[in-house]
Amino acid sequence: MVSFETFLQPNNFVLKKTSGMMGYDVPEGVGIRGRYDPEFSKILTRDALQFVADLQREFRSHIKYAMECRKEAKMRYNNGGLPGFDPATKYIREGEWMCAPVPQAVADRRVEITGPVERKMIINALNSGAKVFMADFEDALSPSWENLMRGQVNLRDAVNGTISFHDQARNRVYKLNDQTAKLFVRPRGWHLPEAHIFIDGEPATGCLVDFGLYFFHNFANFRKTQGQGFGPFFYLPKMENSREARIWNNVFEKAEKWAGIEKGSIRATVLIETLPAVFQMNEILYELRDHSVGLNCGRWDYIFSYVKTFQAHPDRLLPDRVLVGMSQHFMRSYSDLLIHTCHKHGVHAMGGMAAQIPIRDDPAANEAALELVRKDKLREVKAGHDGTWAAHPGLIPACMEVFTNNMSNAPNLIHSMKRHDASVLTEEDLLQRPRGVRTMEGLRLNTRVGIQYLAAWLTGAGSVPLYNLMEDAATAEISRVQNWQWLKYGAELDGDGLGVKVNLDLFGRVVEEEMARIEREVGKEKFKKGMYKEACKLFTRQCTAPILDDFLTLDAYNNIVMHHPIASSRL
Ligand SMILES: CC(=O)SCCNC(=O)CCNC(=O)[C@H](O)C(C)(C)COP(=O)(O)OP(=O)(O)OC[C@H]1O[C@@H](n2cnc3c(N)ncnc32)[C@H](O)[C@@H]1OP(=O)(O)O
Ligand SMILES: O=CC(=O)O
Ligand SMILES: [Mg+2]
Repeated sequence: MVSFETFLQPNNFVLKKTSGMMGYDVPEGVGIRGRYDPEFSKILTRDALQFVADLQREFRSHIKYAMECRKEAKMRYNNGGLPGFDPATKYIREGEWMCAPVPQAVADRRVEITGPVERKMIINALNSGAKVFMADFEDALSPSWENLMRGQVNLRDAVNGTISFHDQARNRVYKLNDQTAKLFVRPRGWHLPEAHIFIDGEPATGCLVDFGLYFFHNFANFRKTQGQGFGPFFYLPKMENSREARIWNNVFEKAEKWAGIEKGSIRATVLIETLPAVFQMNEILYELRDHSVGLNCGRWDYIFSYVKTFQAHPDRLLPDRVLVGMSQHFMRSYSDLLIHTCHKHGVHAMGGMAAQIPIRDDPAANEAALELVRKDKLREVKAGHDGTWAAHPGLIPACMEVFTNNMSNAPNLIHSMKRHDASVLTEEDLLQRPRGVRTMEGLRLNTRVGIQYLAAWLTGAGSVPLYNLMEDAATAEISRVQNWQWLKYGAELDGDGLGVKVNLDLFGRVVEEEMARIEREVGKEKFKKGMYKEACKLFTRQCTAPILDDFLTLDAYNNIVMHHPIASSRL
């Protein structure tokens, strides 16, 4: 058995380096340190890189400032402050303004499928019968150079309508149907660098690379074939404040001007998935009012953010992860207020992701999982959500049926479900402590899932099925910060009658036992070949760090950066 102590040693991964002959044709001030590939070079053209560099140069100081503001807010919360509505922007919350009308192309979004920008999954998602496919560079993607660049190639081919995939093992060819879902793209969050593209000596901002390359290559085709004159369409993740939405709005305006298309062509849905952002929903929509198609309840990151925001508030420890669902008062209040806010300003209020996925080998368990999804979707549509997310094509018929049966033939509920009752929700409603118990099994599950997810992420898979649930970066974050919080404050595991307090000794035993269990479950061979030990080390270090890291993936990213040709060290 590998001992717990070995996982507490400092992280000594080094960047992997490869060498090669070919190079990209780059504009002044741009350096590419990712592997050369002739396919990638059709994405990383000189003009496309110039476009990304222009975005980076114009917006980098604004992004740095916004990240500094996040740090200041964190200090306020760590000193006992609570997030709340900003008195300075009351006029926006109470004003009678509207977002630009929703384009016809995306009026009906009752079921949206999500998934990483992987070739076969893109085809399956576009063919799935969902109204929208959100192609993900974020929670569902491990942002290796290969994944990101292949993702751009795949999306270009998807927008061109030429994408195909040959599954050699099954001798099956995948192609697009005549009718496909509308494509939205989710770039990474503001905090993630792209360590393979340097601009003026600094790593580029990950989301500007994702957005810039996709927009550059696809805006014209997309508007012709998908957007009925609008587009491209985006999902924007992990914002905390409307100043971050203002940067996106300015990025969109710059891109529209560069492309010579009308202001308001690009449309985006913002995920409300941080606790501070729930107090900024009007302000975020206001900043993006020419470019908005609504808000979405990113419930998993939201739970993660609740813990992160209250990391210095031991009176707000979460119960077991499985107990923090949408029926908790603070979660229901967030969803209700989001619906009211979106519909007041004339845009979609999208629901979130149920974590259940189909269970192939057990019909009874499968039906039980489907029933949980149906229940979650029924709650969403009855509350007034205009649509929802599905993690897997097998869930789409059930989600579609629930929404269709409860929407009276309308494409959305924007004008029929105003939810005026939710306008009275207060800061206390939005912050109310979650109820429930903490258990040893909760600690074990967090550990088992967190390590297995990270092991997959380090080997290139950003979303995985674990114990019949979808796990991605957001759900793994909950496991990490919850363990950290319980350890930091010696939380009592009061739910299983044991009454033990979480401490380093207990956690050490849990890590060792869960690693042994993972090895049994996945088999010795896979365990040896996989990156479970590296993942365990990372996860353990993160859970036991004296100061909570802002993002698991920022730390883990250093392990998947592969510079080429032989080049300098860490970020
Ligand atoms: C918190 C958030 O941010 S949620 C949004 C981000 N997360 C996601 O997008 C997760 C999306 N879902 C997934 O990645 C996958 O469904 C997983 C990893 C959870 C499960 O994947 P698998 O184990 O491969 O599923 P399974 O084996 O049942 O797949 C069956 C078929 O459905 C396809 N499929 C599964 N999920 C998806 C999807 N989301 N989009 C498109 N196709 C999919 C598979 O490609 C496979 O196709 P095939 O039969 O042609 O080979
Ligand atoms: O991105 C979605 C979430 O729930 O997090
Ligand atoms: Mg998220």
